[in-house]
Amino acid sequence: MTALEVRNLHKRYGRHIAVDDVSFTVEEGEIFGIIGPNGAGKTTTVECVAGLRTPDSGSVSVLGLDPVKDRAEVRERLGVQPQESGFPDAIKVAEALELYSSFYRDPADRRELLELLGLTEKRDTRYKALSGGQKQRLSIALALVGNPKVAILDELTTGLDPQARRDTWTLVEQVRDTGVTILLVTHFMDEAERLSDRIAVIDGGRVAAVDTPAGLIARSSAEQQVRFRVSQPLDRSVLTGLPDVTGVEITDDRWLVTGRGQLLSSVAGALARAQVVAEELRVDQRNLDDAFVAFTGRAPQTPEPSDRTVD
Ligand SMILES: Nc1ncnc2c1ncn2[C@@H]1O[C@H](COP(=O)(O)OP(=O)(O)OP(=O)(O)O)[C@@H](O)[C@H]1O
Repeated sequence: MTALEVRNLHKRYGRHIAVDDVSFTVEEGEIFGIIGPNGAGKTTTVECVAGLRTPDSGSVSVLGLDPVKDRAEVRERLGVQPQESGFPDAIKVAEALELYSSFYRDPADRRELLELLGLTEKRDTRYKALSGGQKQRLSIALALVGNPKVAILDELTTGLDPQARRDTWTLVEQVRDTGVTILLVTHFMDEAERLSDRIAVIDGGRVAAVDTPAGLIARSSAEQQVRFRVSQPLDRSVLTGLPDVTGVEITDDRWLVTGRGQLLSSVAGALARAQVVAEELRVDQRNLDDAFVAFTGRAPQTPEPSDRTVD
């Protein structure tokens, strides 16, 4: 079943067009990533989904409801991470959860939520004494305290150390496994690739592509590269004649072979037939960074950790 449907969404701020015809659908139980350059319109799009902004035109449906017209109902079913700057330093973890759960008709079991988020031992700790990772987990808990069917997570792991990021990813997968549909806005390509079932690339207020991470990578470039060294002479025609090979560059004893299809096995087979041993053989895997560049013409930028809490 469709959890979210965004159709021909337009939103401008004064003369500036922030969202210029964005459409996508998210199926129930999916983690749907949104990536794109700074200022692409990602946050404006999810704010329209959350009912925090009113679209100029187009439609948004959250579980069949209109976030503006059915605001009260959508609030019950959709969880949004609160901005961390909104918390008083002295509030304790359990108090914050209690306060937020009072906003909802059918809140989640707070004890279970603390357990799921690994915050049980921190329930009496004041907000200011939490590490960056714990603050982030609390903000996820607060997004989930209303028992939502859909949760919006925006810049989930900015400022966290590598271990805290990985722990947060595992947590998000656990939340998804409880049946929550997740809309994930991120600047981190590794995060989008690891977590998302599908991803929308937004650029200049428009959807440049929607696909699975593997689909985006495959669509962005069919080319692969194989690098190796050879310890004995090898005629380049051994490789240039292969059907999958589109280019061969040789620098001293280092070879760089570009191509598509079954490039690695073609090259390995040709080398074996020529009785040449390849050393330091390496295949350059394309990843979501390459897809981002291909679809937006820019390299992904990660936010400065200095403006967020660091663990
Ligand atoms: N309240 C506002 N008033 C005026 N312009 C705004 C406002 N909010 C966003 N914008 C502009 O609209 C455009 C889209 O902003 P938005 O925050 O949606 O992009 P984003 O993709 O989330 O960017 P980032 O990755 O930098 O967070 C940007 O050019 C931004 O400067």
